[in-house]
Amino acid sequence: MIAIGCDHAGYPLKQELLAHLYAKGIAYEDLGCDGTPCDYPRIAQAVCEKIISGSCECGILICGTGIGMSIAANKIPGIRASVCADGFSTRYTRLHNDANVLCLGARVIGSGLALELADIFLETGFEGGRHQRRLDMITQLEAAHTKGE
Ligand SMILES: O=C(CO)[C@H](O)[C@H](O)[C@H](O)COP(=O)(O)O
Repeated sequence: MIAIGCDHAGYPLKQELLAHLYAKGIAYEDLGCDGTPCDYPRIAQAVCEKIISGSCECGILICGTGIGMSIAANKIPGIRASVCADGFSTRYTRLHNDANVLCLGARVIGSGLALELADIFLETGFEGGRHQRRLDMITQLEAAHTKGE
């Protein structure tokens, strides 16, 4: 199950992405928004909590640039969110970073590229090995800087 969310800037692209996933038979949960102007941190939180709870394996967040969504998502321990606008970065953020959230900028890239990046993200696995050691260090950083709320 893929958790999907957007703000108003990302809404048209999200609709295209949902149709794309549906056509491919990929199950998703749409966490909003409905196109009404909204604040992206709330949507980032809703999507990331689905991942942390284990009910969704990964997520895709869309805003104007993808940046606001990624900043918000990366505040949540266990989330590794990457803004991507090219295939190489998208592939390697799965292979090396085990990213669990892809952030897309609907005002930055066209929908054809965005859907291609979503496919790459969903089809690429984590390499593990030396990269797991580095992820473990990131987890330690999170633990050292989490205030226990
Ligand atoms: O937060 C953002 C920038 O990283 C997103 O792109 C938002 O979609 C954008 O800021 C929304 O802007 P708007 O003027 O409220 O449409």
